[in-house]
Amino acid sequence: MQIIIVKDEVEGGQKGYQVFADAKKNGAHVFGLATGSTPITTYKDIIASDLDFSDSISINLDEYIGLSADNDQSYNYFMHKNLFNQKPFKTSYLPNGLAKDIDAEAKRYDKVIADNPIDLQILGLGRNGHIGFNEPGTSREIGTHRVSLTQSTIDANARFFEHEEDVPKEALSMGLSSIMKSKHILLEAYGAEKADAVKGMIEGPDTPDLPASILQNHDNVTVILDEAAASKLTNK
Ligand SMILES: O=P(O)(O)OC[C@H]1O[C@](O)(CO)[C@@H](O)[C@@H]1O
Repeated sequence: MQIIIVKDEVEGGQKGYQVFADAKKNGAHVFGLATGSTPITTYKDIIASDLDFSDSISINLDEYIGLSADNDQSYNYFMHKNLFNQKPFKTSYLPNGLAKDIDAEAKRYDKVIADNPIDLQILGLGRNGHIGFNEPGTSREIGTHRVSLTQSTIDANARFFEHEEDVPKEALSMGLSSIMKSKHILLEAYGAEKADAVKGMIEGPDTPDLPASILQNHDNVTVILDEAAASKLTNK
């Protein structure tokens, strides 16, 4: 893992943008995208740049089950607001959280990922070490799947909703095996509440109890941390 420690998420966003720009220059065509607060500064810098994704493909990690694309808490809405409206891609794929048959939707999404191998995947990190919505204990072998969100994730995401009871309890997430097939992975984490997960991901045992620790087995991972998120690392 290449670990870059920055002052704050503004500087982290600039570094993250640079990873996208370099990937694009080197021919990357399929970009795996994430939601949540973490990638927003990188997306802002992409929007402010002259990078052009009109010939590129994007594939998002996850979506809440039960929210429509026009619900302002859906990840589809998030992506349009924070990136796609300003930087359209040729084709953008997201799981459909309103699909009647969730298992069929998961299969459809796995085919999308198989047909479009991801060149660069950006990830945030859950406080419990989740990546995508792969919560602790998730099998490393399964593909796109239905997830029951843990209380830790529901609590963390409640800040985006008016009432905690509005936070969806289920999501559809790309599997860890698909994330691991990405050619290059960029993970960003900011804030002291991520420090334990960051330490486990980098210095802890490689275990399904901390899903992000699987990244220790990937040979092209760039990690961008602010000082607070890096504060528990022994080797800095
Ligand atoms: O970036 P945040 O808001 O801290 O959330 C952490 C991660 O968990 C998710 O919400 C679930 O995939 C991601 O979108 C995000 O990167």
